[in-house]
Amino acid sequence: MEKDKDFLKNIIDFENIHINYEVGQPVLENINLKINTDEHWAILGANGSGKSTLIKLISNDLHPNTGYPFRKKLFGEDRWSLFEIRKRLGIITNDLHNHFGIHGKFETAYEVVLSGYYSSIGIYKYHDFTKEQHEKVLEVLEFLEILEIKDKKVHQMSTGQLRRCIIGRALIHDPKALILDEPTVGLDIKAQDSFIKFIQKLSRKTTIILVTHHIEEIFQEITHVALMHNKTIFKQGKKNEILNSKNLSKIFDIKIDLQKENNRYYIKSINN
Ligand SMILES: Nc1ncnc2c1ncn2[C@@H]1O[C@H](COP(=O)(O)OP(=O)(O)OP(=O)(O)O)[C@@H](O)[C@H]1O
Repeated sequence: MEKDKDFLKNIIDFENIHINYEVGQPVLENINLKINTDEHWAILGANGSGKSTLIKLISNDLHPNTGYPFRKKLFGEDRWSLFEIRKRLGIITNDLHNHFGIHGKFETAYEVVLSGYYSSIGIYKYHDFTKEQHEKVLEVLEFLEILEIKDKKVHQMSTGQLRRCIIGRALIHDPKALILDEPTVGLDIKAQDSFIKFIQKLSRKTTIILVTHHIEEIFQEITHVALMHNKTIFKQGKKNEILNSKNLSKIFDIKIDLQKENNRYYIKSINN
């Protein structure tokens, strides 16, 4: 019973996780992080602070250093197959976006979303889909507000359109959470604004974990923030308690005057 409750509530439950790429060179130290389904998080940190490494830890592409006692649970379980994880947790990175731009450029928007069922890049002869699965693709494209480009190929799409398709590919499974790694990279100001509004809409469907170094992207529905600094999570907790000029100045190593207006944060001034 207790386990079922954990399964429903805890997406991420990490304690004392250390990661090394090379022996004796830690890149993440003492990571403690708990993310629940009724929360939305922003993970904020400067370049090189370890955000991508943290995502690789969550996606099981990197494993904790076993020299330390640790806990690494996803959805209340210690062990997951990669395929199962992909169904419960959509991870949208710019690497995936670029990969589609190169290896999936002749796929249509429809096919990109459909390929989510097999977590593949492209649709192959042996892939088999039910009528319901095809209907779901149309439903997802409509939710993404890109139904009208369903026959457009990846190489004919704008950055924002392709990113929505890739999110759609994850949404096909109705994931419990979506990790969005710097989702507005390559978008102009208007496209950025519309993309953030789209993520706000997504947040009504699933837990959002937004990984970014842009404070302005932290939208109203975000409830919690983790600040990465010096190979670890320097501070974490409720957004209103964590996001302030002092903490941001520390993690970005520059004096920041953080302000808030209409429930959005912005940097008023920066001083060395
Ligand atoms: N494959 C690797 N081998 C060795 N060290 C690595 C490797 N990948 C990353 N690192 C190091 O790990 C640290 C954290 O890097 P990471 O890419 O996780 O930071 P980040 O916060 O995602 O940065 P950015 O915002 O620039 O993408 C950096 O010091 C980086 O040089």
